[in-house]
Amino acid sequence: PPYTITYFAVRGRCGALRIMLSDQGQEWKEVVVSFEDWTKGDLKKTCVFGQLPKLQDGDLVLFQSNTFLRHLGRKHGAYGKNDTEAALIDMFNDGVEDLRNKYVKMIYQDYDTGKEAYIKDLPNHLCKFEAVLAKNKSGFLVGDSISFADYSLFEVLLNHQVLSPTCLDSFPALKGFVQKMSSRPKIKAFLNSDAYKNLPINGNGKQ
Ligand SMILES: N[C@@H](CCC(=O)N[C@@H](CS(=O)(=O)O)C(=O)NCC(=O)O)C(=O)O
Repeated sequence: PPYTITYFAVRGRCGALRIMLSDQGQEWKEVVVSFEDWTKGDLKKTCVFGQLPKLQDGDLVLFQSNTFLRHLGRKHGAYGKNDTEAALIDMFNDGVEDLRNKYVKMIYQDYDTGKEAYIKDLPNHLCKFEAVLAKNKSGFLVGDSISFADYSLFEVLLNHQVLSPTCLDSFPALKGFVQKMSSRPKIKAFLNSDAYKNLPINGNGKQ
């Protein structure tokens, strides 16, 4: 397969990517890096920003998880049907990134002391995506077909349902979106795979 993901043994910042690749019928190779090997520093020196994940697409070597999504969006027709839709897809993906960064900060920096407050504040962020999905009859964030931003929102919602299983209960559009995405045959199969289930969401074992 043309795609190779190099990353730690976590879903982390490749969660949405793997769901998107699966749904788009793509296969890929995984190169799993142990934290022990990573600390030796040799691989880190070869990474443009000194970090993983890395995505190879043939001879193209990319870093930055959202760059992967945009690249695949362009290649597989999941970036809107014109520049206007593409701009809106970028906007919502950036909004998902804001939520993801809040989640990652809580998970890695103040899970024990900050989890409850994070969950309490969560509706203030989820309501924004609820409003978007409630407005767009297609069931996707933008236009009438799936985009990379949908995969990113879907994956971040799955992670939040692990953190707080009831967090979508007062957001029917988000709940319906998760159900709709989860029932897409290739996504359903991937979410049921050992490859998916055997990876922890985050690198510190907290979820
Ligand atoms: N903006 C980058 C962030 C990548 C990043 O934070 N990588 C972490 C691992 S993870 O948080 O994505 O799991 C890393 O390489 N950490 C090791 C290091 O910085 O030496 C992206 O979106 O890909």
